[in-house]
Amino acid sequence: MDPIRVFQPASPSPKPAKTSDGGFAAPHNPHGGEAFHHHHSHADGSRHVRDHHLLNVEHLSVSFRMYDPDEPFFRAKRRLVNVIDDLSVSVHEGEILAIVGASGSGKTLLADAIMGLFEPNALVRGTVYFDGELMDAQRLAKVRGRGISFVPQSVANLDPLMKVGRQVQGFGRRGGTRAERVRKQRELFERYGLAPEVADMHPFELSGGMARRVLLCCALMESPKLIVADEPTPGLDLDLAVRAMDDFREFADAGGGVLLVTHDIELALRVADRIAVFQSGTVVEETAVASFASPELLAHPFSRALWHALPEHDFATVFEEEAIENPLTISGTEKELAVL
Ligand SMILES: Nc1ncnc2c1ncn2[C@@H]1O[C@H](COP(=O)(O)OP(=O)(O)OP(=O)(O)O)[C@@H](O)[C@H]1O
Ligand code: NI
Repeated sequence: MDPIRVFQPASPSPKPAKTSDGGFAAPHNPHGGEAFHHHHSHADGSRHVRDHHLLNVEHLSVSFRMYDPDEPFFRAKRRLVNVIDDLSVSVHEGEILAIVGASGSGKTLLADAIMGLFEPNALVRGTVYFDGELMDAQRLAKVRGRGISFVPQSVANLDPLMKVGRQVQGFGRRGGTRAERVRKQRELFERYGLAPEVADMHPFELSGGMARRVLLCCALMESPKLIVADEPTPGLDLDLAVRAMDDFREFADAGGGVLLVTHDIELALRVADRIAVFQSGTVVEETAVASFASPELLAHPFSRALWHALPEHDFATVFEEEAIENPLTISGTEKELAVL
């Protein structure tokens, strides 16, 4: 039986807390190293090892504790809102898995869960294996930046007080000398069209697209096995977005794995090996990129709607015809589970 683990932070924890050296600190761990609770003990002493996958996410569920905003606080009932529901995905060595889906469908929550970043009101269940090893919140925090690199969706993940050059260099600190890190940072800046003087700027001085490129450079500074990239391209010119995709492809071809969350299906189809179509917190279809050649090859109505929404296809009519559950709204993500 698969081990089921529950993560239940008891006190507020900032998402990616910044450290003074520009790396992300481990999240506050309210359970002093026991952030995950075993539901099952493994008396047989079985080692939790899986082969051939860099990343296995199995039966992931994420819920949030919420108060009903319409009730006065003394009567307010807490309830659980389930956002991710029994989700499983895997990334192999040498592979790019793209996650596409509507806004609010839980893509960022998946990325955050893999990175071991949890909101204080989140309740996370499920199993994550990285490189064959069963992970818990502490281990995920440990491999963050040392095995799994993260390109976060929010540029707020940059340290506002530190010059961006130093921040990027800080990400490579585990390997090489300072001079090598500086050289690599400069190479990456040049590759992504960031002028040398950008290194001396603070995040607030950057445009959105520049900040996103800096985040990308941070992830590429490291030598990870897996890159988790959450919307790495908005605000980038097409040629830079394509360059980022090419870099991911090159990284995967060298044996790495990439989990790429993106709104941009066209870009995803360009580089990914497989596409996982997300709707309302779960994968409704996982398929080879080749299936997106024609809607007949796609099994789920939402995947077909995405196909028709591609610029080279005529999307309007199909959305009307197949106006199933209006795929572009987030209704349906909030499944009320329980009144606490
Ligand atoms: N701390 C939280 N408490 C309650 N609900 C939350 C919390 N964090 C996220 N959510 C909800 O979870 C849902 C999924 O959010 P998520 O950011 O994962 O979506 P997404 O697919 O990444 O969307 P986008 O494409 O816009 O980035 C949203 O409805 C969001 O409001
Ligand atoms: Ni997101």
